[in-house]
Amino acid sequence: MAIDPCSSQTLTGPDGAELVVCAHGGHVTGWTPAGGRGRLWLSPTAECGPGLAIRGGVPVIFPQFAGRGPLPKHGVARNRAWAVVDSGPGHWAARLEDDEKTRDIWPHAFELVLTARAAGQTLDLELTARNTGDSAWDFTAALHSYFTVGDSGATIAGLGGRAASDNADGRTTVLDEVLRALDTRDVSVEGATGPVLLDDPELGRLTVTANGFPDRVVWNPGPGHGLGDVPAGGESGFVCIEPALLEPVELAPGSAWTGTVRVEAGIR
Ligand SMILES: O=P(O)(O)OC[C@H]1O[C@H](O)[C@H](O)[C@@H](O)[C@@H]1O
Repeated sequence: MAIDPCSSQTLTGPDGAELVVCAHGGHVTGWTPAGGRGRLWLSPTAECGPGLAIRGGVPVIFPQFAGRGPLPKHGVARNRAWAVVDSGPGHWAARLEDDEKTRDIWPHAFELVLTARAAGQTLDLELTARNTGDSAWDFTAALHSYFTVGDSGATIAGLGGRAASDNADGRTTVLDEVLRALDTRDVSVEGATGPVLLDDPELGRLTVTANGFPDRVVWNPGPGHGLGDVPAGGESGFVCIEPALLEPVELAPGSAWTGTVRVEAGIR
């Protein structure tokens, strides 16, 4: 029997930590730490299906971040069906390989594997990209995480003093020590490898750390966003803190790259 790639599945670990996953896009659409509240935002009007990208959760961005290249925005991975290769209490993995349709867009052989694990207060994500072809290619990537914001006073720390370039107009500013999470913002911060803290008076702290993703993108579209799959006012329910690899990395035939992200709830 064919499995509907858009039916999401809830995988609860032995301690009650919960992952919600969807094979479409290799997408983690929900995460609840043990005994806590949901911390990934999913649009109530999210759409799922061939060619569509789910709004919310953790879209997998590969092999091109946003419009930084000739490919469709954010690449080829987020809007097609992946194969589930592992699924159990609190853990999940999915794989995407090139096929005729991806090669029409991006003429390369690849394998992507996304693994996700929720345990205790922690969500661990790992993305591996492998060159399964016989010529080198380069790529950029991100785990485009949408975090729930429960209070308009939520703030982001950990990027203070860093140069941030505006993704719309390229202008560079230096970030304040503490940013308001719900301010309209779309910036890339390169070489920001330290922890980023989302402090929410309602939901508590999230600490985002990553390896292999040297950059961070912070995005909130703000009111008047015009996004068809975010209801009016929906932008005040989330902020994206996106561990990213923005400078292209070349993969030789047979070689692989792995990036990991850890999100931890609670005070550190
Ligand atoms: O609307 P999407 O294609 O999902 O993109 C959503 C957003 O992704 C990233 O955060 C980019 O920096 C933004 O410029 C973009 O608007």
